[in-house]
Amino acid sequence: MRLYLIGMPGAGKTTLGRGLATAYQLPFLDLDEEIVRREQRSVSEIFAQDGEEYFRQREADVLREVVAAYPSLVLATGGGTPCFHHNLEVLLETGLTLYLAVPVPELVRRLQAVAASRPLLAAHQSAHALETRLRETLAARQRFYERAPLCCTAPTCSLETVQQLIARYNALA
Ligand SMILES: Nc1ncnc2c1ncn2[C@@H]1O[C@H](COP(=O)(O)OP(=O)(O)O)[C@@H](O)[C@H]1O
Ligand SMILES: O=C(O)C1=C[C@@H](OP(=O)(O)O)[C@@H](O)[C@H](O)C1
Ligand SMILES: [Mg+2]
Repeated sequence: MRLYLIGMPGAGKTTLGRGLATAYQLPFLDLDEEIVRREQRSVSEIFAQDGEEYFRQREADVLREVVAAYPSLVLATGGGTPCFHHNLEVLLETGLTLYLAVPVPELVRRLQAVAASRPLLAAHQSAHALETRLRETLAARQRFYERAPLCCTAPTCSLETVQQLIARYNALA
């Protein structure tokens, strides 16, 4: 199976993705890490040097490459992945997509520590500014995220909660 994790920055896609891959004994890939490896520079550097549009094109290309190369894996996407270049259709058509719907105040708590290394959040580091920015971003992205067949709405989506969701989905499928 291909399992895709989508959701806002700080939702835990990378963290939970690793745990799920271990639990299901599947390869794990993080889309940002795959882009960074190919570009030999950080996501922040890509944004600063070539802009978001360039990043989104690389993201779309690398997503399709990864999907073609792995018939089964757990893939942590970037927060914006499903919202550009028809990437959501690729995800929906080639695997099981899980939306980690973590409430904004919890995202704020998690991201305050790491905002400086995340280009779309770097300019918004006070808790209030970060919250405003995240609410705006979520409002624009929700219609993409909510098309995922699986959604975890627990404030802290634990590995166990997510595994139960997937087991229930697979039993019904
Ligand atoms: N379930 C969780 N509970 C508490 N903190 C978490 C949880 N999942 C992730 N975090 C923390 O939140 C931050 C962002 O997690 P990360 O997995 O990088 O999210 P994403 O890839 O969705 O942006 C990290 O500091 C991580 O340790
Ligand atoms: O939300 C976004 O647009 C982005 C989220 C990041 O990934 P995470 O969601 O893993 O932080 C990364 O892809 C890039 O900085 C853009
Ligand atoms: Mg991540």
